[in-house]
Amino acid sequence: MANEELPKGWEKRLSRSTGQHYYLNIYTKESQWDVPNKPAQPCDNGDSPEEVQCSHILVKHAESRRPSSWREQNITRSKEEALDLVKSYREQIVTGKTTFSEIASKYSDCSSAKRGGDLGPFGRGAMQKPFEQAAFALKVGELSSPVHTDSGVHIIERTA
Ligand SMILES: Cn1nc(-c2ccccc2)cc1C(=O)N[C@H](Cc1nc2ccccc2[nH]1)C(=O)O
Repeated sequence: MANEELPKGWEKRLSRSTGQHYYLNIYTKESQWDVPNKPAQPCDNGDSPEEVQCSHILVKHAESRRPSSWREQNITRSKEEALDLVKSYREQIVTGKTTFSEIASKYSDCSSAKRGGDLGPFGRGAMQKPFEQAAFALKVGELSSPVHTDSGVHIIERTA
């Protein structure tokens, strides 16, 4: 995808360590492996927010679109093992044993882990559909059940 087709500020770069292309926002210095999508058109119905802000914890598995992360070069756990991990993290959070941000920072396989899992605000069309549908169905402060996307298994917390 040429740079001119990317949302403002995003550039396609080549990772010297992995030889894979990644995307860098030259303004926010955010980087990600997935192609950043153009912001969604504002939704025209009153019963859904135009944007939500969410944090998430992602546990990747061997069938993930990119079974590698800042935590683990080659992720081999099964989808079932990833789901069990996500369920255990959710249980620790809802029982107050730990915080969402603590778990995300330590264990999330998404590069947003460095921000406690915070993805920032996003509109419809920005994220993979199962993630978007779960995120937009949450009330502020609510925690999702496990959500499966091509990236792996997520727990999502809506923060705004
Ligand atoms: C969508 N996104 N935003 C960030 C991000 C946001 C803010 C600060 C740093 C990174 C990283 C990503 C991303 O695609 N990360 C991927 C994993 C991933 N896949 C996702 C699918 C849906 C939502 C979040 C997701 N994160 C990766 O690191 O392999």
